[in-house]
Amino acid sequence: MKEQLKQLIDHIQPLDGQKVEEALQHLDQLTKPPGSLGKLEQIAAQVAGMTGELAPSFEKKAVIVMAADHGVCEEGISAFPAEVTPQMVLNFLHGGAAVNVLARHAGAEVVCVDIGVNAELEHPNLVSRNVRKGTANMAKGPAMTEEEAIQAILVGVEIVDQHVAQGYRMFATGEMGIGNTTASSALLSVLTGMNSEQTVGRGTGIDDERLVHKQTVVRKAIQVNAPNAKDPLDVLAKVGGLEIAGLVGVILGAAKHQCPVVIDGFISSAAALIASRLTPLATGYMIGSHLSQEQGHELLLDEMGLTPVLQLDMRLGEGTGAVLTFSLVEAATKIMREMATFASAGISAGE
Ligand SMILES: Cc1cc2ncn([C@H]3O[C@H](COP(=O)(O)O)[C@@H](O)[C@H]3O)c2cc1C
Ligand SMILES: O=C(O)c1cccnc1
Repeated sequence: MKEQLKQLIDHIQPLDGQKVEEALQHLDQLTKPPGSLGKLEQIAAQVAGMTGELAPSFEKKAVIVMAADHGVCEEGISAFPAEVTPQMVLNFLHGGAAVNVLARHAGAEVVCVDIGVNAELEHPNLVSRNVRKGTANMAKGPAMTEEEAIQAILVGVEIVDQHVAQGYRMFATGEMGIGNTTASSALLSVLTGMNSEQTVGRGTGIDDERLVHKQTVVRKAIQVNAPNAKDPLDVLAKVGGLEIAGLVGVILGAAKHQCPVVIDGFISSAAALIASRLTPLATGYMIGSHLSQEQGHELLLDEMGLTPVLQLDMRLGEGTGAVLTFSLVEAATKIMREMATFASAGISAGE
């Protein structure tokens, strides 16, 4: 299984530098002062480099919402009980969650995956790929084995493979898992060496007292498991989560197929950091979406050099910020396709 992951990583290509250059030259010929469309221009050039097309269209796009439970919930680190994870999965399947609304707004599909929920879930639209019924409590031992982490990564890759085969060309990362900001903070701490006061935030909205406790739990999990910071799989298995592993797979899968993958908030960015440590080439296919209110998100984005395009004071996850960003990626490619050039419009170019 590790061999399969290695092969996948070897398949990921760098962005096509020539296409990026061509896109930048085209943008400078459009009827606007050079660079005046700001981040939209950067996105247009990056997407051209990913796809090898100057103005790709993304009629079919999907947010992959990976759901899983966390044994560390028994330490009391969330404002909500663990049962909310399966309850929210049903909400996704009934179309009533925030991500459903915003995905409809963006014209995107929501793909809901049970990759590690601690409940028996059945629904015709649920992608049932449960690797185990939630992680173990990382404050007492490893959250999962390395084999389980790899298995979950490969589930993410396979789901992207299947969607690419059906014509999907752009993906967003989404997740649901009560307790998953604790795992994400632990990942960030181990991979960057930052202490838990810097990496731990309020998640679903814990008070000051619980925040201090959550910092202690993260410190304890790192102490108990002693993950090897130079080995992203070891870190993911010991202090990560099944949905985070699944999203690592979604990101690597998108990169393999040269598709843009829009990264949501704090938890998705923790998955992105693991993916970028497995292969820095994956980072080229990531588009930052929004800056979450969750403490540590900016540190995570900086670590990967990702720039968020939205700042909406959101702190929800599910893929909500990422699906909103789909429209901006599509706007950027429409600029490439539809805007007149100085020559075609008979407008005088500047200096
Ligand atoms: C009703 C509800 C819907 C959510 N949708 C996403 N999250 C978000 O909150 C959780 C992480 O926060 P913590 O680590 O503090 O538990 C994740 O499930 C995340 O996706 C939700 C949380 C709740 C309560
Ligand atoms: O940024 C996120 O993804 C986030 C923040 C808080 C709680 N859940 C998710």
